[in-house]
Amino acid sequence: MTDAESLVTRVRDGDLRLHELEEHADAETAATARRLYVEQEADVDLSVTGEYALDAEQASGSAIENMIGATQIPVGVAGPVEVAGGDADGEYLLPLATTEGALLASVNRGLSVIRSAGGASARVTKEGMTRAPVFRVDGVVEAAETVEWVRENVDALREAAESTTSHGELMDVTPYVVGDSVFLRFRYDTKDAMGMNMATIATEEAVGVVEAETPASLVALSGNMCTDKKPAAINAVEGRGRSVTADVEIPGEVVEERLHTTASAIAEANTRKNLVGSAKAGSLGFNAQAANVVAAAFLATGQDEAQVVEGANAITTVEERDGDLYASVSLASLEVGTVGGGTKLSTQSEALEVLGFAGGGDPPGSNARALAEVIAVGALAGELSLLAALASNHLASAHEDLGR
Ligand SMILES: CC(C)(COP(=O)([O-])OP(=O)([O-])OC[C@H]1O[C@@H](n2cnc3c(N)ncnc32)[C@H](O)[C@@H]1OP(=O)([O-])[O-])[C@@H](O)C(=O)NCCC(=O)NCCSC(=O)C[C@@](C)(O)CC(=O)[O-]
Ligand SMILES: NC(=O)C1=CN([C@@H]2O[C@H](COP(=O)(O)OP(=O)(O)OC[C@H]3O[C@@H](n4cnc5c(N)ncnc54)[C@H](OP(=O)(O)O)[C@@H]3O)[C@@H](O)[C@H]2O)C=CC1
Repeated sequence: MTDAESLVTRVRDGDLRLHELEEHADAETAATARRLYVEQEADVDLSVTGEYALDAEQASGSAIENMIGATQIPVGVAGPVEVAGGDADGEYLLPLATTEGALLASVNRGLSVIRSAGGASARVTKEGMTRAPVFRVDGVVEAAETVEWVRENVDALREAAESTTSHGELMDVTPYVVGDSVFLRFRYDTKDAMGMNMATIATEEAVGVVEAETPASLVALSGNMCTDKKPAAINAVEGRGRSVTADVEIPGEVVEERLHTTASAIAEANTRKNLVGSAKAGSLGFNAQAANVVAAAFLATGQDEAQVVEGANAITTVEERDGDLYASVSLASLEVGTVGGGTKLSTQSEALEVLGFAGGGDPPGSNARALAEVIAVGALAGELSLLAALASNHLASAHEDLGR
């Protein structure tokens, strides 16, 4: 009997729980045992799930529990494209992981058009990761007392919060009152980390000070005004993570030759679809497919995939300028990091190396901002290519050819 088989026997005997195997074997053996157990329980063959190259020890230590193997998503590359950013500066290849045929081709076409136009500009215009606990008070009088204390004592909150991190910096605390609930939206400069663990741990420390000095009692460390992983107007308006914009001006002849349509047809498609259509639908995303590029870049580079919800909070603008095409995409809340979370895993870290942004930047924060800028240019490429396909009525045929 192998080690893995004997672990399965102990699980079946009730001697061990399925999530306790790492306490009795190395992570790879534990994953093998669990896979064996699931194969027997569900009467399936998981041999491909069991073929993976990542380090099980590293993955099960920080990225997954009850690991049985790895799901593989094909990864491709789009570009190169020239990006003139605040932090990104040069020619980049963008790794994208997806199962949607035609997506990579579309982004690749958009990037090649941007390249023919001399590249895109991009800037992070605001940054800060937020965590907003909710407190209970008796009523409006205590709520006002709490808000006033917070406004006058941000330095005390900063001292407490920053005692938990050597990188994070508390930028501000914004109070919101609803009846007998007080929300405090803490915003941090998290440097090269996406920062959700960092902000949560720091905020817990600051909450202790709030509870000691005011009548407020903590109800929940996250009160949903953060807002993490839910569609929310506060992120679209105030930003979260990195607020980033990319734009480009493309000569009319390049539009006609490479995108098979005209600047005015793309501008009209953008206005009627992305602006009027999105307004009529009550959408938070005034764009065509920002989520596609954000999700594929997130999967490739080890970002938290659930934060595609905020990443899709984007507005695309297009206008004709004397026959040429001006286009921009502004992503209000792109939550990315180059350290921490899934960025450590081997394939994800390799993808960051392709971009040249793996690990901490010099100065700290510059790698994460550069990643945001390149993803924004990728999103701009996806917008241009899809809008052009719609304007020239090529969407259905493209997906017939590449996506089925
Ligand atoms: C499919 C294309 C690109 C063809 O476009 P085309 O212009 O006929 O292609 P082409 O063969 O002339 O090649 C042009 C360039 O496209 C790229 N390209 C071309 N083929 C490949 C390939 N196999 N692999 C990699 N790159 C490829 C490549 O950059 C190439 O340049 P080159 O390097 O040859 O000089 C175009 O028709 C297109 O982009 N269509 C739009 C498809 C799209 O955007 N799909 C996204 C998903 S739609 C969705 O999920 C969201 C939606 C639609 O529901 C949202 C909404 O409601 O709006
Ligand atoms: N806790 C929660 O509520 C939530 C957690 N998550 C998960 O949180 C994880 C991401 O959290 P995050 O805080 O980014 O990552 P980690 O928890 O992995 O922490 C990253 C740490 O890296 C250290 N670090 C080293 N170099 C740098 C640098 N140059 N810039 C910034 N930090 C650096 C910092 O340590 P130090 O602070 O000591 O300086 C930082 O706290 C993901 O796995 C995500 O899925 C997602 C949503 C909610």
